[in-house]
Amino acid sequence: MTKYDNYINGEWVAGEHYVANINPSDINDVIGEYASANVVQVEQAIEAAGAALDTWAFSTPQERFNVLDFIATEIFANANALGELLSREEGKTLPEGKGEAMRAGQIFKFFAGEALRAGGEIMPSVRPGVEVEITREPVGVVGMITPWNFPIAIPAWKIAPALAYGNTVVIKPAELVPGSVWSLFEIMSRAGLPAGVVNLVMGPGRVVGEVITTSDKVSAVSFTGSVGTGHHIREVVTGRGAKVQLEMGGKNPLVVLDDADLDVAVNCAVQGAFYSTGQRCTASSRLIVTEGIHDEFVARLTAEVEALTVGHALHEGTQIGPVVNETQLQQDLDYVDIAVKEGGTLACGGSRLDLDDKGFYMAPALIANTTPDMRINREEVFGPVASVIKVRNYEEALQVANDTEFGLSAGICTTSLKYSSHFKRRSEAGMVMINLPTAGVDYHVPFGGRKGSSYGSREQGSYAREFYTIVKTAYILPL
Ligand SMILES: NC(=O)C1=CN([C@@H]2O[C@H](COP(=O)(O)OP(=O)(O)OC[C@H]3O[C@@H](n4cnc5c(N)ncnc54)[C@H](OP(=O)(O)O)[C@@H]3O)[C@@H](O)[C@H]2O)C=CC1
Ligand SMILES: O=C(O)CCC(=O)C(=O)O
Repeated sequence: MTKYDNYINGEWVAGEHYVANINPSDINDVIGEYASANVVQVEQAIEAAGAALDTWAFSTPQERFNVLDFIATEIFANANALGELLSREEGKTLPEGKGEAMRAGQIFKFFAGEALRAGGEIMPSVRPGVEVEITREPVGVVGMITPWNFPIAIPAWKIAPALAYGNTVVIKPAELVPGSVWSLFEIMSRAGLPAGVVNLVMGPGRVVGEVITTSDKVSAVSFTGSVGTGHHIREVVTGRGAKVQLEMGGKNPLVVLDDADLDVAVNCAVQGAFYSTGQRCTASSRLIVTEGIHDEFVARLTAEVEALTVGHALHEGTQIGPVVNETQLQQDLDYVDIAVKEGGTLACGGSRLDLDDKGFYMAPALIANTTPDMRINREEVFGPVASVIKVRNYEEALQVANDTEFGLSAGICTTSLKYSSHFKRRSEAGMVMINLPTAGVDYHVPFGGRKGSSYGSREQGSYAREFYTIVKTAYILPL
């Protein structure tokens, strides 16, 4: 079995022990054994990132561009292999895996350009003859803790801006999916980066993640994952006065109004709720439907969901891959049970599927006749499970859509300019989609939520600069 090491200070470093990376589509398929870093190794990675900071922070925009552009080009050249590995370790379908690999390449391309565009401002002073210059400097060593559901895109949208703005990096990917980040590091190891600028430390969150979170040599931590872990990280990192950025859960509403184009609405619901096995923080988990279209919408959606092909992520024709692991599958099944016990009606799916391949398969579940106070409508499930809430009119739909502790993405299907414009302004979400699925975002614009979904400044696009830089104001009296 091939062993994959950590990358610390420009060297591949053996782990204290190795953990098997298992394919959720077929648990007999072991992808490889990935090194688990110990505490000392994580500290060494942080030291190396600190030592490399001066070199990288003062590198030229051209040097940063060259590195980021090289990484992007290599990702594009290897997108098929990267996509296949991603689908094999995470379970999203092959087109989704390849699409995510391409997205990582596009992110690096975008930030290659950003490295050249990162300028400052000159302002006149209120004092005669004085000039004020406002520039942005790198924040320092950035620690990154990433989840399993986007094994290459999320690391890419944290690493690429960090490098573009002159920071150094220590990243810990989710233990469930180390392969995609390892392959990204294989590319980065050939990109001409000085030793120590990027460091990969794989292993469990409670060991590796804790060292990154608590180290006073890490100036900023960017995290994506669950609400509980996010809050813990926020407390520790803000407690020691460092910067923190969190992307956490969602309970994203998709509102369907009577005047919606039914084909568009059903397609938005299928894609938003069930593609990528529903394992997206932007998934449309609450379908809020006005009474005039409700029955037809539920009937059409049920038929579409029942027709979805669930299977091995790498097999042609699969539309819904497996759930990522046994624990997550059990959580998804438990939520279906809870919803039914609380009075919901199971319109389709909701059970474990025993396919020829031994994986974590589940029939996508649609639960009708739910009410906003049920647990299924308040807690993030993170699987192929969506619920329907019937409402009287637009006003009630908007109120129910906003009635959540989360605020990541929100969608509306309507042909009315009046309602779509009103929803766009009044939705308490960071991202609003009109006649589009709540999931699936562009790579060059800000990404993030409100309320309990996010903390700190936005990720992605040029808005990422806010997190990865510190502002310096210089006053100059030319003599
Ligand atoms: N918003 C999103 O995109 C995501 C949301 N989730 C939600 O979270 C639920 C649980 O998923 P799970 O994978 O356990 O999410 P976690 O929040 O536990 O994991 C996210 C990352 O944090 C790491 N981590 C865990 N504990 C700590 C810690 N004490 N200190 C620092 N880092 C830590 C994990 O490491 P490791 O797992 O390797 O131990 C992983 O790299 C899902 O059901 C879903 O609801 C999950 C993934 C993504
Ligand atoms: O919907 C998307 O494209 C991104 C979703 C995401 O970032 C997540 O689920 O963590």
